Amino acid sequence: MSALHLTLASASPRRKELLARLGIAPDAVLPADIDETPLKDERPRDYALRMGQEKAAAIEAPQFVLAGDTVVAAGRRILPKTETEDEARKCLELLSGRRHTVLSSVVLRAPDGSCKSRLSENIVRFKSLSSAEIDAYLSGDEWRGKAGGYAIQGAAEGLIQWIRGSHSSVMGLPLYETRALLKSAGFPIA
Ligand SMILES: Cc1cn([C@H]2C[C@H](O)[C@@H](COP(=O)(O)OP(=O)(O)OP(=O)(O)O)O2)c(=O)[nH]c1=O
Repeated sequence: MSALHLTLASASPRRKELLARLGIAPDAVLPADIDETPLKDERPRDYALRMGQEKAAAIEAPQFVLAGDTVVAAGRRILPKTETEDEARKCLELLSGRRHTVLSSVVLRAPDGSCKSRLSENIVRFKSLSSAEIDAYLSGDEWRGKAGGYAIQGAAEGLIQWIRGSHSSVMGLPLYETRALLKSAGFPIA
């Protein structure tokens, strides 16, 4: 256990789970309620960083705050966190048989309010998906609320030919970058 106090600004069970792989259990978990609407013509990487920074800034916490954001982009287009089956189908049809980008930011806010950010960029390639495969995927619930309409940590991984980057980053928290940020702030990571 660290003497440093860490608040994870996230409602995502995945981020807490991924953080645990570094041996870090946050002292508090507080979801950041921010407006996640992209700005007009905002580039996906700028958006991912801005979201991470806004989440980190939105929380009241005694010392350190860690936040992150994961964005799925097809070219310059930011895909939604899909709320309806129809929306998820459109995403999967778009991603089928081609590569897309997944950007994950991680932001550490220090007790003096200063922030350090890292951005991790991944390329993901889906196989060509038949409509039967898309139907089968949508009949489960894993697409719900997920950026781009899929979750690599579930059945979708069977449809992904390859990724360039890191699995943790596509899933929601880039562990290499997160470890570096926490370690440089003095968190005890082996
Ligand atoms: C591409 C991909 C996305 N996702 C999900 C995680 C999130 O639901 C979403 C990215 O949205 P985020 O806004 O990054 O995260 P969140 O809303 O879950 O949590 P919080 O903002 O409170 O930290 O996409 C996966 O779980 N696996 C994947 O492979």
